[in-house]
Amino acid sequence: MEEAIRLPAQHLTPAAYAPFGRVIDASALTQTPEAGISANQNTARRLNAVSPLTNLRPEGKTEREPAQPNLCLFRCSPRAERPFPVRLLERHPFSTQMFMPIAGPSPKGTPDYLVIVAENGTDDRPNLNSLKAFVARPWQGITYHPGIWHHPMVALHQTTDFLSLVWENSHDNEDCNVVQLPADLIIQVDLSDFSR
Ligand SMILES: NC(=O)N[C@@H](O)C(=O)O
Repeated sequence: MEEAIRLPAQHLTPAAYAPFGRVIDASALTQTPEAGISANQNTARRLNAVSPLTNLRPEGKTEREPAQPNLCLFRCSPRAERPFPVRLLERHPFSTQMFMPIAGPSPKGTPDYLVIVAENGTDDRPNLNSLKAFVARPWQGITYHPGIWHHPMVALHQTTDFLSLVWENSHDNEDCNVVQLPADLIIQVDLSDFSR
């Protein structure tokens, strides 16, 4: 039996997550109420361009139809495995992908969720030395930079709804690449520092 590699989960912060994408978080307005610009007849503050929404496809240079922004909803079932096993990673080579939790019907409120990411390696596969696991709070959204490897979204405690935005043209090898990790490579995300 191969020795499991323990990957400690950490809190999601813009600085720690910067190599992988952006954190979308309005709480900056709590610390700096005058941030952004006035909106809605001065009844709101507006933060523009909180994350790029990038499509890197060489539009018009391939026979493929252009990609379109796909605004979609994910209803993620909770994943109970603890520690959480990382068995595959995926990427969207030409597009950012955004996930933003939306308030669900649960009286317990929207829970934390788990974001597992890795940079691309020189072999065009996940660089597992860069693998990180972040626990995101329900008021935080994220984007993945184009090409950043990530685990499919992980709801931790209860069914969680997410709004997602990604540029797609329905060609799988353009929209999404998936890599199964070797069966004898056991990577487990340690969530013991994060209770419900
Ligand atoms: N990223 C993620 O959680 N999943 C999507 O890429 C998908 O369409 O499966």
